[in-house]
Amino acid sequence: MAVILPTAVVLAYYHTPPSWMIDAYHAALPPVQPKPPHHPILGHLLIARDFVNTFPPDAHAHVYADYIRRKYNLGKFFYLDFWPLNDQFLYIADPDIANQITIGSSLRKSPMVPEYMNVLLGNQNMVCLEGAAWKRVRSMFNPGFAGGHLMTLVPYIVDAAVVFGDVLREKARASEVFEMEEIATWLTMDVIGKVTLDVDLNSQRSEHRIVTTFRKHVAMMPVTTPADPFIGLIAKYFNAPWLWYNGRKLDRYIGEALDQRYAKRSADQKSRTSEDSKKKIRSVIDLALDTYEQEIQDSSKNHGSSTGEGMDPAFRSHAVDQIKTLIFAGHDTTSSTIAWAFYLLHQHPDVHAKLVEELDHVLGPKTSNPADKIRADSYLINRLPYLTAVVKETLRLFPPASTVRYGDPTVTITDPDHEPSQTYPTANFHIWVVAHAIHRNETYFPNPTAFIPERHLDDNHPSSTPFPHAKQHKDALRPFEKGPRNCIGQELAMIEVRVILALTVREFDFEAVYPELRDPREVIEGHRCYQVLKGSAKPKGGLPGRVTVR
Ligand code: HEM
Repeated sequence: MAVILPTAVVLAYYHTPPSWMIDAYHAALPPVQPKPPHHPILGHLLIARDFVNTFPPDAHAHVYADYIRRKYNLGKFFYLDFWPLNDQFLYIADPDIANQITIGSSLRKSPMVPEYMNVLLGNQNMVCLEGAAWKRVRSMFNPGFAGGHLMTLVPYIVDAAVVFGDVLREKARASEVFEMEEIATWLTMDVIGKVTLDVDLNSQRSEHRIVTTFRKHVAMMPVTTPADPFIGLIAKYFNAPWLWYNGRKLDRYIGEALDQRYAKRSADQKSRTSEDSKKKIRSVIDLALDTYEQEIQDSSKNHGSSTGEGMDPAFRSHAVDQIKTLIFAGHDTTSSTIAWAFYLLHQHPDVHAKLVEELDHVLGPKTSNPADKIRADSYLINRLPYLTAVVKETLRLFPPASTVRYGDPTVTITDPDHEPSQTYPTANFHIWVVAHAIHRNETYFPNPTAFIPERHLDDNHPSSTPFPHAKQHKDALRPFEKGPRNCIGQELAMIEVRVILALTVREFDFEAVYPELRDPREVIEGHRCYQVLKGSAKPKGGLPGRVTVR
Protein backbone atom coordinates (compact mmCIF):
# COMPACT_ATOMS: atom_id res chain seq x y z
CA MET A 1 0.00 0.00 0.00
CA ALA A 2 2.88 2.31 0.88
CA VAL A 3 3.99 2.07 -2.77
CA ILE A 4 0.60 2.01 -4.48
CA LEU A 5 -0.68 5.22 -2.96
CA PRO A 6 2.17 7.58 -3.88
CA THR A 7 2.28 6.02 -7.37
CA ALA A 8 -1.43 6.67 -7.82
CA VAL A 9 -0.99 10.25 -6.60
CA VAL A 10 1.85 10.90 -9.08
CA LEU A 11 -0.11 9.30 -11.94
CA ALA A 12 -3.18 11.31 -11.12
CA TYR A 13 -1.35 14.62 -11.01
CA TYR A 14 0.88 14.26 -14.05
CA HIS A 15 -0.91 11.93 -16.44
CA THR A 16 -4.35 11.70 -17.86
CA PRO A 17 -5.40 8.15 -17.04
CA PRO A 18 -6.50 5.99 -20.01
CA SER A 19 -10.20 6.39 -20.67
CA TRP A 20 -10.88 2.66 -20.09
CA MET A 21 -9.51 3.08 -16.56
CA ILE A 22 -11.78 6.02 -15.82
CA ASP A 23 -14.77 4.16 -17.32
CA ALA A 24 -14.06 1.05 -15.22
CA TYR A 25 -13.69 3.21 -12.10
CA HIS A 26 -16.96 5.03 -12.68
CA ALA A 27 -18.74 1.76 -13.43
CA ALA A 28 -17.68 0.53 -10.00
CA LEU A 29 -18.57 3.78 -8.22
CA PRO A 30 -22.01 5.22 -8.91
CA PRO A 31 -21.94 8.96 -9.74
CA VAL A 32 -23.71 9.90 -6.53
CA GLN A 33 -24.36 13.40 -5.21
CA PRO A 34 -24.09 15.32 -2.93
CA LYS A 35 -20.40 14.93 -2.27
CA PRO A 36 -17.31 17.15 -1.92
CA PRO A 37 -15.11 17.65 -5.00
CA HIS A 38 -14.08 14.22 -6.27
CA HIS A 39 -10.84 13.34 -8.07
CA PRO A 40 -11.34 10.96 -11.06
CA ILE A 41 -8.77 8.48 -9.72
CA LEU A 42 -8.11 9.37 -6.11
CA GLY A 43 -11.74 9.88 -5.17
CA HIS A 44 -11.73 11.62 -1.81
CA LEU A 45 -8.27 10.59 -0.71
CA LEU A 46 -7.12 14.18 -1.05
CA ILE A 47 -9.74 15.07 1.54
CA ALA A 48 -8.21 12.46 3.84
CA ARG A 49 -4.98 14.44 3.43
CA ASP A 50 -6.89 17.55 4.54
CA PHE A 51 -7.97 15.69 7.72
CA VAL A 52 -4.34 14.89 8.47
CA ASN A 53 -3.40 18.55 8.19
CA THR A 54 -6.35 19.76 10.24
CA PHE A 55 -6.88 17.21 13.01
CA PRO A 56 -4.57 15.29 15.32
CA PRO A 57 -3.97 11.75 14.01
CA ASP A 58 -5.80 10.13 16.94
CA ALA A 59 -8.99 12.25 16.63
CA HIS A 60 -12.17 10.18 16.40
CA ALA A 61 -13.21 9.98 12.74
CA HIS A 62 -16.69 11.37 13.51
CA VAL A 63 -15.20 14.88 13.82
CA TYR A 64 -14.54 14.84 10.07
CA ALA A 65 -18.23 14.71 9.11
CA ASP A 66 -19.16 18.12 10.49
CA TYR A 67 -15.90 19.61 9.14
CA ILE A 68 -16.57 18.39 5.57
CA ARG A 69 -20.22 19.32 5.73
CA ARG A 70 -19.38 22.92 6.62
CA LYS A 71 -16.36 23.29 4.39
CA TYR A 72 -18.24 22.18 1.24
CA ASN A 73 -21.68 23.41 2.31
CA LEU A 74 -23.15 19.92 2.00
CA GLY A 75 -26.40 20.02 3.97
CA LYS A 76 -28.12 16.98 5.43
CA PHE A 77 -26.07 14.08 4.04
CA PHE A 78 -23.23 13.41 1.66
CA TYR A 79 -21.21 10.62 0.08
CA LEU A 80 -17.48 10.03 0.56
CA ASP A 81 -15.25 7.63 -1.33
CA PHE A 82 -11.97 6.54 0.26
CA TRP A 83 -11.13 3.93 -2.42
CA PRO A 84 -8.62 2.22 -2.52
CA LEU A 85 -7.79 2.70 1.20
CA ASN A 86 -11.29 2.21 2.45
CA ASP A 87 -14.86 1.75 1.21
CA GLN A 88 -17.52 4.25 0.22
CA PHE A 89 -19.52 6.02 2.89
CA LEU A 90 -22.79 7.86 3.19
CA TYR A 91 -22.60 10.34 6.10
CA ILE A 92 -25.82 11.55 7.68
CA ALA A 93 -26.10 14.86 9.54
CA ASP A 94 -29.88 15.29 9.85
CA PRO A 95 -32.49 13.55 12.03
CA ASP A 96 -35.12 13.04 9.28
CA ILE A 97 -32.65 11.27 7.02
CA ALA A 98 -31.21 9.34 9.99
CA ASN A 99 -34.68 8.06 10.89
CA GLN A 100 -35.08 6.59 7.39
CA ILE A 101 -32.04 4.40 8.07
CA THR A 102 -32.58 3.37 11.68
CA ILE A 103 -36.36 3.51 12.12
CA GLY A 104 -38.00 3.36 8.65
CA SER A 105 -35.83 0.51 7.39
CA SER A 106 -33.54 -0.34 10.33
CA LEU A 107 -30.80 -1.44 7.97
CA ARG A 108 -28.37 -4.13 9.12
CA LYS A 109 -25.11 -3.12 10.79
CA SER A 110 -22.14 -2.37 8.57
CA PRO A 111 -19.68 -5.32 8.32
CA MET A 112 -17.16 -2.96 9.96
CA VAL A 113 -19.09 -3.24 13.23
CA PRO A 114 -18.79 -7.04 13.76
CA GLU A 115 -15.23 -6.94 12.43
CA TYR A 116 -14.35 -4.88 15.50
CA MET A 117 -16.97 -5.89 18.07
CA ASN A 118 -16.74 -9.67 17.58
CA VAL A 119 -13.05 -9.59 18.51
CA LEU A 120 -13.87 -7.54 21.58
CA LEU A 121 -17.10 -9.18 22.72
CA GLY A 122 -17.47 -12.56 20.96
CA ASN A 123 -19.44 -13.63 17.88
CA GLN A 124 -22.83 -13.66 19.59
CA ASN A 125 -22.80 -10.15 21.06
CA MET A 126 -26.11 -8.30 20.99
CA VAL A 127 -24.70 -5.25 19.18
CA CYS A 128 -23.90 -7.32 16.06
CA LEU A 129 -26.55 -10.05 15.94
CA GLU A 130 -29.22 -9.61 13.28
CA GLY A 131 -32.76 -10.86 12.61
CA ALA A 132 -34.37 -13.52 14.81
CA ALA A 133 -31.17 -14.19 16.81
CA TRP A 134 -31.00 -10.48 17.80
CA LYS A 135 -34.74 -10.32 18.58
CA ARG A 136 -34.50 -13.29 20.93
CA VAL A 137 -31.60 -11.89 22.89
CA ARG A 138 -33.01 -8.34 23.02
CA SER A 139 -36.33 -9.59 24.40
CA MET A 140 -34.50 -11.74 26.94
CA PHE A 141 -32.61 -8.69 28.28
CA ASN A 142 -35.34 -6.04 27.87
CA PRO A 143 -37.00 -6.72 31.29
CA GLY A 144 -33.70 -5.98 33.06
CA PHE A 145 -33.64 -2.49 31.50
CA ALA A 146 -37.29 -1.55 32.05
CA GLY A 147 -37.67 1.80 33.86
CA GLY A 148 -39.46 0.42 36.93
CA HIS A 149 -36.86 -2.29 37.45
CA LEU A 150 -33.96 0.14 37.03
CA MET A 151 -35.36 2.29 39.84
CA THR A 152 -34.91 -0.69 42.21
CA LEU A 153 -31.19 -0.65 41.33
CA VAL A 154 -30.61 3.00 42.29
CA PRO A 155 -29.30 2.11 45.81
CA TYR A 156 -26.43 0.19 44.13
CA ILE A 157 -25.58 3.28 42.08
CA VAL A 158 -25.69 5.46 45.20
CA ASP A 159 -23.28 3.07 47.00
CA ALA A 160 -20.79 3.31 44.11
CA ALA A 161 -21.20 7.12 43.94
CA VAL A 162 -20.41 7.44 47.66
CA VAL A 163 -17.12 5.55 47.15
CA PHE A 164 -16.43 7.80 44.12
CA GLY A 165 -16.88 10.82 46.40
CA ASP A 166 -14.33 9.32 48.83
CA VAL A 167 -11.87 8.78 45.96
CA LEU A 168 -12.31 12.40 44.79
CA ARG A 169 -11.78 13.66 48.34
CA GLU A 170 -8.49 11.73 48.54
CA LYS A 171 -7.41 13.14 45.17
CA ALA A 172 -8.25 16.66 46.34
CA ARG A 173 -6.24 16.18 49.52
CA ALA A 174 -3.25 14.91 47.52
CA SER A 175 -3.72 17.77 45.03
CA GLU A 176 -2.38 15.45 42.33
CA VAL A 177 -3.09 15.40 38.61
CA PHE A 178 -5.04 12.24 37.72
CA GLU A 179 -7.10 10.99 34.77
CA MET A 180 -10.75 11.71 35.48
CA GLU A 181 -11.80 9.21 32.82
CA GLU A 182 -9.90 6.45 34.55
CA ILE A 183 -11.44 6.87 37.98
CA ALA A 184 -14.87 7.31 36.38
CA THR A 185 -14.25 3.99 34.59
CA TRP A 186 -13.65 2.14 37.87
CA LEU A 187 -16.84 3.72 39.18
CA THR A 188 -18.98 2.67 36.22
CA MET A 189 -17.42 -0.80 36.28
CA ASP A 190 -18.60 -1.17 39.88
CA VAL A 191 -22.10 -0.08 38.90
CA ILE A 192 -22.35 -2.34 35.87
CA GLY A 193 -20.96 -5.38 37.74
CA LYS A 194 -23.61 -5.00 40.43
CA VAL A 195 -26.46 -4.13 38.08
CA THR A 196 -25.86 -6.85 35.49
CA LEU A 197 -24.35 -9.72 37.49
CA ASP A 198 -24.92 -8.79 41.14
CA VAL A 199 -21.14 -9.00 41.63
CA ASP A 200 -19.20 -6.56 43.84
CA LEU A 201 -16.28 -5.76 41.57
CA ASN A 202 -15.07 -3.12 44.05
CA SER A 203 -12.72 -1.85 41.36
CA GLN A 204 -12.59 1.68 42.81
CA ARG A 205 -10.69 0.27 45.74
CA SER A 206 -8.87 -2.85 44.54
CA GLU A 207 -8.08 -4.86 41.43
CA HIS A 208 -10.62 -7.36 40.16
CA ARG A 209 -9.58 -9.94 37.59
CA ILE A 210 -12.66 -9.39 35.38
CA VAL A 211 -12.04 -5.64 35.29
CA THR A 212 -8.29 -5.88 34.70
CA THR A 213 -8.68 -8.46 31.93
CA PHE A 214 -11.49 -6.49 30.32
CA ARG A 215 -9.59 -3.20 30.31
CA LYS A 216 -6.54 -4.94 28.87
CA HIS A 217 -8.73 -6.34 26.10
CA VAL A 218 -10.12 -2.91 25.19
CA ALA A 219 -6.62 -1.38 25.27
CA MET A 220 -5.27 -4.01 22.83
CA MET A 221 -8.00 -3.44 20.24
CA PRO A 222 -6.61 -2.04 16.98
CA VAL A 223 -7.83 1.44 16.07
CA THR A 224 -7.81 2.82 12.53
CA THR A 225 -8.74 6.33 11.41
CA PRO A 226 -8.64 7.67 7.83
CA ALA A 227 -5.84 9.99 8.99
CA ASP A 228 -3.83 7.08 10.34
CA PRO A 229 -4.85 3.87 8.53
CA PHE A 230 -1.68 1.86 8.93
CA ILE A 231 -1.16 1.93 12.70
CA GLY A 232 -4.47 0.10 13.16
CA LEU A 233 -3.60 -2.50 10.54
CA ILE A 234 -0.28 -3.28 12.18
CA ALA A 235 -1.93 -3.55 15.62
CA LYS A 236 -4.63 -5.82 14.13
CA TYR A 237 -2.16 -8.50 13.09
CA PHE A 238 0.38 -8.00 15.86
CA ASN A 239 -2.14 -8.06 18.71
CA ALA A 240 -4.30 -10.91 17.35
CA PRO A 241 -2.68 -13.77 19.37
CA TRP A 242 -2.70 -11.71 22.60
CA LEU A 243 -6.31 -10.72 22.07
CA TRP A 244 -7.24 -14.36 21.53
CA TYR A 245 -5.44 -15.44 24.71
CA ASN A 246 -6.82 -12.57 26.81
CA GLY A 247 -10.31 -13.19 25.39
CA ARG A 248 -10.26 -16.82 26.55
CA LYS A 249 -9.22 -15.71 30.05
CA LEU A 250 -12.01 -13.15 30.13
CA ASP A 251 -14.59 -15.74 29.02
CA ARG A 252 -13.41 -18.07 31.78
CA TYR A 253 -13.70 -15.44 34.51
CA ILE A 254 -17.12 -14.24 33.37
CA GLY A 255 -18.31 -17.83 32.88
CA GLU A 256 -17.31 -18.63 36.47
CA ALA A 257 -19.16 -15.56 37.79
CA LEU A 258 -22.23 -16.62 35.80
CA ASP A 259 -22.06 -20.19 37.16
CA GLN A 260 -21.85 -18.86 40.72
CA ARG A 261 -24.86 -16.65 40.10
CA TYR A 262 -26.80 -19.56 38.58
CA ALA A 263 -25.94 -21.89 41.47
CA LYS A 264 -26.88 -19.24 44.07
CA ARG A 265 -30.18 -18.60 42.32
CA SER A 266 -31.04 -22.29 42.28
CA ALA A 267 -30.19 -22.57 46.01
CA ASP A 268 -32.21 -19.42 46.78
CA GLN A 269 -35.18 -20.65 44.76
CA LYS A 270 -35.31 -23.82 46.84
CA SER A 271 -35.16 -21.99 50.18
CA ARG A 272 -36.98 -18.75 49.33
CA THR A 273 -40.60 -17.96 50.03
CA SER A 274 -42.50 -15.93 47.43
CA GLU A 275 -42.52 -12.98 49.93
CA ASP A 276 -38.68 -13.04 49.96
CA SER A 277 -38.47 -13.02 46.18
CA LYS A 278 -40.70 -9.96 46.00
CA LYS A 279 -38.35 -8.06 48.33
CA LYS A 280 -35.07 -9.06 46.65
CA ILE A 281 -33.37 -6.64 44.23
CA ARG A 282 -32.64 -8.63 41.09
CA SER A 283 -29.85 -8.09 38.60
CA VAL A 284 -30.22 -7.86 34.82
CA ILE A 285 -28.85 -11.39 34.39
CA ASP A 286 -31.39 -12.74 36.92
CA LEU A 287 -34.22 -11.46 34.76
CA ALA A 288 -32.61 -12.89 31.62
CA LEU A 289 -32.19 -16.24 33.39
CA ASP A 290 -35.89 -16.16 34.30
CA THR A 291 -36.71 -15.99 30.57
CA TYR A 292 -34.18 -18.72 29.81
CA GLU A 293 -35.66 -21.04 32.46
CA GLN A 294 -39.15 -20.35 31.22
CA GLU A 295 -38.06 -21.28 27.69
CA ILE A 296 -36.53 -24.54 28.99
CA GLN A 297 -39.68 -25.38 30.92
CA ASP A 298 -41.91 -24.66 27.91
CA SER A 299 -39.75 -26.75 25.62
CA SER A 300 -39.61 -29.67 28.09
CA LYS A 301 -43.41 -29.55 28.38
CA ASN A 302 -43.73 -29.60 24.58
CA HIS A 303 -41.12 -32.30 24.00
CA GLY A 304 -41.62 -34.28 27.21
CA SER A 305 -37.88 -34.09 28.07
CA SER A 306 -36.45 -33.42 31.54
CA THR A 307 -35.23 -29.91 32.38
CA GLY A 308 -31.90 -31.36 33.64
CA GLU A 309 -29.46 -29.65 36.01
CA GLY A 310 -27.16 -26.72 35.17
CA MET A 311 -27.00 -24.42 32.21
CA ASP A 312 -27.02 -25.66 28.64
CA PRO A 313 -23.42 -25.04 27.31
CA ALA A 314 -24.69 -23.24 24.18
CA PHE A 315 -26.79 -20.87 26.31
CA ARG A 316 -23.87 -20.38 28.70
CA SER A 317 -21.48 -19.27 25.96
CA HIS A 318 -24.20 -17.04 24.52
CA ALA A 319 -24.82 -15.49 27.95
CA VAL A 320 -21.08 -14.87 28.46
CA ASP A 321 -21.01 -12.83 25.21
CA GLN A 322 -24.03 -10.81 26.33
CA ILE A 323 -22.51 -10.10 29.75
CA LYS A 324 -19.30 -8.90 28.08
CA THR A 325 -21.44 -6.70 25.83
CA LEU A 326 -23.30 -5.16 28.75
CA ILE A 327 -20.11 -4.62 30.73
CA PHE A 328 -18.41 -2.97 27.76
CA ALA A 329 -21.32 -0.89 26.48
CA GLY A 330 -22.40 -0.12 30.03
CA HIS A 331 -19.21 1.30 31.48
CA ASP A 332 -17.12 2.85 28.71
CA THR A 333 -19.65 5.35 27.38
CA THR A 334 -21.00 6.29 30.80
CA SER A 335 -17.57 6.98 32.31
CA SER A 336 -16.68 9.41 29.51
CA THR A 337 -19.96 11.25 29.97
CA ILE A 338 -19.26 11.73 33.69
CA ALA A 339 -15.72 12.97 32.95
CA TRP A 340 -16.88 15.48 30.29
CA ALA A 341 -19.71 16.73 32.51
CA PHE A 342 -17.19 17.63 35.24
CA TYR A 343 -14.96 19.30 32.64
CA LEU A 344 -17.80 21.35 31.13
CA LEU A 345 -19.15 22.43 34.52
CA HIS A 346 -15.75 23.88 35.41
CA GLN A 347 -15.66 25.72 32.09
CA HIS A 348 -19.13 27.18 32.76
CA PRO A 349 -19.38 28.39 36.39
CA ASP A 350 -22.80 29.95 35.69
CA VAL A 351 -24.20 26.52 34.71
CA HIS A 352 -22.49 24.92 37.71
CA ALA A 353 -24.09 27.51 40.03
CA LYS A 354 -27.59 26.91 38.60
CA LEU A 355 -27.14 23.17 38.98
CA VAL A 356 -26.06 23.54 42.63
CA GLU A 357 -29.12 25.70 43.25
CA GLU A 358 -31.44 23.03 41.84
CA LEU A 359 -29.75 20.27 43.86
CA ASP A 360 -29.97 22.32 47.07
CA HIS A 361 -33.65 22.91 46.42
CA VAL A 362 -34.60 19.28 45.66
CA LEU A 363 -32.15 17.32 47.83
CA GLY A 364 -31.58 19.79 50.67
CA PRO A 365 -28.15 21.12 51.68
CA LYS A 366 -25.20 18.93 50.68
CA THR A 367 -24.49 18.26 54.37
CA SER A 368 -27.95 16.71 54.88
CA ASN A 369 -27.00 13.24 53.56
CA PRO A 370 -28.46 13.38 50.05
CA ALA A 371 -27.24 9.82 49.39
CA ASP A 372 -29.69 8.46 51.96
CA LYS A 373 -32.46 10.61 50.54
CA ILE A 374 -31.98 9.14 47.05
CA ARG A 375 -31.68 5.62 48.48
CA ALA A 376 -35.02 6.13 50.22
CA ASP A 377 -36.73 7.71 47.20
CA SER A 378 -35.09 6.88 43.85
CA TYR A 379 -37.66 8.98 41.99
CA LEU A 380 -36.10 12.17 43.40
CA ILE A 381 -33.65 11.88 40.51
CA ASN A 382 -36.50 12.53 38.06
CA ARG A 383 -37.23 15.87 39.74
CA LEU A 384 -34.01 17.51 38.56
CA PRO A 385 -34.72 18.96 35.08
CA TYR A 386 -31.65 21.21 35.01
CA LEU A 387 -29.37 18.27 35.84
CA THR A 388 -31.02 16.25 33.05
CA ALA A 389 -30.43 19.18 30.67
CA VAL A 390 -26.73 19.31 31.68
CA VAL A 391 -26.34 15.59 30.93
CA LYS A 392 -28.15 15.91 27.58
CA GLU A 393 -25.98 18.85 26.57
CA THR A 394 -22.83 16.92 27.54
CA LEU A 395 -23.97 13.99 25.38
CA ARG A 396 -24.81 16.38 22.54
CA LEU A 397 -21.33 17.88 22.46
CA PHE A 398 -19.43 14.68 23.19
CA PRO A 399 -21.51 11.71 21.98
CA PRO A 400 -19.55 8.56 22.89
CA ALA A 401 -21.12 6.28 20.22
CA SER A 402 -23.18 6.15 17.03
CA THR A 403 -24.36 3.59 14.50
CA VAL A 404 -22.93 2.50 11.15
CA ARG A 405 -25.29 0.52 8.88
CA TYR A 406 -24.93 -1.04 5.45
CA GLY A 407 -26.95 0.04 2.43
CA ASP A 408 -29.41 -2.11 0.54
CA PRO A 409 -30.51 -2.01 -3.14
CA THR A 410 -34.15 -1.84 -2.04
CA VAL A 411 -33.62 1.15 0.27
CA THR A 412 -33.20 4.74 -0.86
CA ILE A 413 -33.33 7.97 1.11
CA THR A 414 -35.31 11.12 0.36
CA ASP A 415 -35.04 14.65 1.64
CA PRO A 416 -38.55 15.60 2.87
CA ASP A 417 -37.77 19.33 2.41
CA HIS A 418 -36.65 18.97 -1.21
CA GLU A 419 -39.05 19.72 -4.07
CA PRO A 420 -39.39 17.89 -6.45
CA SER A 421 -38.80 14.78 -4.37
CA GLN A 422 -35.64 12.90 -5.28
CA THR A 423 -34.26 9.56 -4.10
CA TYR A 424 -30.64 8.75 -3.27
CA PRO A 425 -29.10 5.26 -3.22
CA THR A 426 -27.81 3.42 -0.18
CA ALA A 427 -26.62 0.16 -1.81
CA ASN A 428 -22.91 -0.65 -1.31
CA PHE A 429 -22.38 2.25 1.09
CA HIS A 430 -21.51 2.11 4.75
CA ILE A 431 -24.03 4.52 6.21
CA TRP A 432 -22.77 6.43 9.20
CA VAL A 433 -25.52 8.11 11.17
CA VAL A 434 -23.13 10.59 12.71
CA ALA A 435 -24.62 11.68 16.04
CA HIS A 436 -21.72 14.12 16.43
CA ALA A 437 -22.67 15.90 13.16
CA ILE A 438 -26.45 15.76 13.75
CA HIS A 439 -25.82 17.36 17.16
CA ARG A 440 -24.01 20.20 15.38
CA ASN A 441 -26.76 20.79 12.82
CA GLU A 442 -27.54 24.49 13.41
CA THR A 443 -31.15 24.09 12.23
CA TYR A 444 -31.90 22.34 15.52
CA PHE A 445 -29.00 23.51 17.68
CA PRO A 446 -28.12 27.17 17.03
CA ASN A 447 -24.60 28.11 18.17
CA PRO A 448 -23.87 24.39 18.04
CA THR A 449 -20.45 24.20 19.64
CA ALA A 450 -21.49 26.18 22.75
CA PHE A 451 -22.46 24.39 25.99
CA ILE A 452 -26.00 25.63 26.69
CA PRO A 453 -28.07 23.17 28.78
CA GLU A 454 -31.08 25.55 28.65
CA ARG A 455 -31.76 24.46 25.05
CA HIS A 456 -33.11 21.16 26.45
CA LEU A 457 -35.52 22.71 28.96
CA ASP A 458 -39.19 22.91 28.23
CA ASP A 459 -41.02 26.20 27.98
CA ASN A 460 -42.45 26.23 31.49
CA HIS A 461 -39.03 25.95 33.16
CA PRO A 462 -37.92 29.33 34.62
CA SER A 463 -34.71 29.31 32.53
CA SER A 464 -36.27 28.14 29.30
CA THR A 465 -34.48 27.89 25.98
CA PRO A 466 -32.50 30.87 24.64
CA PHE A 467 -33.45 29.70 21.12
CA PRO A 468 -37.27 29.81 21.05
CA HIS A 469 -37.31 30.01 17.23
CA ALA A 470 -35.02 27.05 16.54
CA LYS A 471 -36.70 24.19 14.68
CA GLN A 472 -37.75 21.47 17.12
CA HIS A 473 -37.24 17.81 16.27
CA LYS A 474 -37.79 15.09 18.82
CA ASP A 475 -35.02 12.97 17.28
CA ALA A 476 -32.37 15.64 16.74
CA LEU A 477 -30.66 14.67 19.99
CA ARG A 478 -29.71 11.01 19.48
CA PRO A 479 -26.72 9.95 21.61
CA PHE A 480 -28.40 6.56 22.13
CA GLU A 481 -29.64 6.25 18.52
CA LYS A 482 -33.27 5.63 17.64
CA GLY A 483 -35.36 2.74 16.37
CA PRO A 484 -35.35 -0.94 17.31
CA ARG A 485 -31.53 -1.09 17.56
CA ASN A 486 -31.32 1.86 19.93
CA CYS A 487 -29.34 1.59 23.16
CA ILE A 488 -30.91 -0.93 25.53
CA GLY A 489 -29.12 0.70 28.45
CA GLN A 490 -30.08 4.33 27.82
CA GLU A 491 -32.34 4.73 30.84
CA LEU A 492 -29.77 3.08 33.07
CA ALA A 493 -27.10 5.43 31.71
CA MET A 494 -29.26 8.52 32.29
CA ILE A 495 -30.16 7.44 35.84
CA GLU A 496 -26.57 6.51 36.65
CA VAL A 497 -24.93 9.70 35.37
CA ARG A 498 -27.52 11.87 37.12
CA VAL A 499 -27.23 10.06 40.48
CA ILE A 500 -23.43 10.29 40.37
CA LEU A 501 -23.38 13.97 39.42
CA ALA A 502 -26.13 14.83 41.93
CA LEU A 503 -24.00 13.37 44.71
CA THR A 504 -20.66 14.90 43.72
CA VAL A 505 -20.84 18.18 41.78
CA ARG A 506 -21.82 20.23 44.82
CA GLU A 507 -18.71 19.14 46.66
CA PHE A 508 -16.08 19.03 43.90
CA ASP A 509 -14.69 21.15 41.12
CA PHE A 510 -12.54 19.49 38.45
CA GLU A 511 -10.13 21.45 36.29
CA ALA A 512 -8.45 19.87 33.23
CA VAL A 513 -4.65 20.09 33.22
CA TYR A 514 -2.99 19.23 29.89
CA PRO A 515 0.73 19.45 29.14
CA GLU A 516 1.92 22.47 27.15
CA LEU A 517 0.40 22.54 23.65
CA ARG A 518 2.99 21.56 21.05
CA ASP A 519 0.78 20.86 18.04
CA PRO A 520 -2.03 23.37 17.27
CA ARG A 521 -4.10 20.55 15.75
CA GLU A 522 -4.55 19.16 19.26
CA VAL A 523 -7.40 21.54 20.09
CA ILE A 524 -10.78 20.73 18.56
CA GLU A 525 -13.64 23.23 18.97
CA GLY A 526 -11.57 24.84 21.73
CA HIS A 527 -11.13 21.59 23.69
CA ARG A 528 -7.87 19.81 24.53
CA CYS A 529 -10.00 16.85 25.67
CA TYR A 530 -11.17 16.13 22.11
CA GLN A 531 -12.61 12.72 21.32
CA VAL A 532 -10.35 9.78 20.42
CA LEU A 533 -11.48 6.28 19.44
CA LYS A 534 -10.70 3.70 22.13
CA GLY A 535 -13.58 1.26 22.02
CA SER A 536 -15.93 4.26 22.10
CA ALA A 537 -15.18 8.00 21.78
CA LYS A 538 -13.06 8.91 24.82
CA PRO A 539 -11.48 12.16 26.07
CA LYS A 540 -7.89 12.60 24.91
CA GLY A 541 -5.38 11.45 27.51
CA GLY A 542 -8.17 10.28 29.81
CA LEU A 543 -8.92 13.94 30.74
CA PRO A 544 -6.06 14.72 33.12
CA GLY A 545 -6.76 17.28 35.81
CA ARG A 546 -7.01 18.27 39.45
CA VAL A 547 -9.99 18.23 41.76
CA THR A 548 -10.64 20.67 44.60
CA VAL A 549 -13.27 20.68 47.33
CA ARG A 550 -15.72 23.57 46.82
C1 HEM B 1 -23.89 7.41 27.98
C2 HEM B 1 -24.03 6.13 27.86
C3 HEM B 1 -24.36 5.38 26.59
C4 HEM B 1 -24.37 5.80 25.29
C5 HEM B 1 -24.05 7.18 24.75
C6 HEM B 1 -24.76 4.66 24.48
C7 HEM B 1 -24.94 4.69 23.10
C8 HEM B 1 -25.34 3.62 22.34
C9 HEM B 1 -25.53 3.65 20.91
C10 HEM B 1 -25.34 4.87 20.01
C11 HEM B 1 -25.92 2.42 20.51
C12 HEM B 1 -26.18 1.94 19.07
C13 HEM B 1 -24.90 1.26 18.59
C14 HEM B 1 -24.97 0.71 17.19
O1 HEM B 1 -26.00 0.77 16.54
O2 HEM B 1 -23.94 0.17 16.74
C15 HEM B 1 -25.97 1.58 21.69
C16 HEM B 1 -26.30 0.26 21.69
C17 HEM B 1 -26.25 -0.54 22.80
N1 HEM B 1 -26.00 -0.14 24.10
FE1 HEM B 1 -25.58 1.73 24.72
N2 HEM B 1 -24.96 3.59 25.30
C18 HEM B 1 -24.73 3.98 26.60
C19 HEM B 1 -24.87 3.21 27.74
C20 HEM B 1 -25.21 1.88 27.75
C21 HEM B 1 -25.42 1.09 28.94
C22 HEM B 1 -25.37 1.62 30.37
C23 HEM B 1 -25.68 -0.19 28.51
C24 HEM B 1 -25.97 -1.44 29.29
C25 HEM B 1 -25.72 -1.69 30.49
C26 HEM B 1 -25.65 -0.19 27.06
C27 HEM B 1 -25.86 -1.29 26.26
C28 HEM B 1 -26.03 -1.25 24.90
C29 HEM B 1 -26.33 -2.42 24.10
C30 HEM B 1 -26.44 -3.85 24.60
C31 HEM B 1 -26.49 -1.98 22.78
C32 HEM B 1 -26.87 -2.81 21.57
C33 HEM B 1 -28.40 -2.84 21.48
C34 HEM B 1 -28.95 -3.64 20.31
O3 HEM B 1 -28.29 -3.70 19.27
O4 HEM B 1 -30.05 -4.13 20.47
N3 HEM B 1 -25.38 1.09 26.63
N4 HEM B 1 -25.61 2.35 22.80
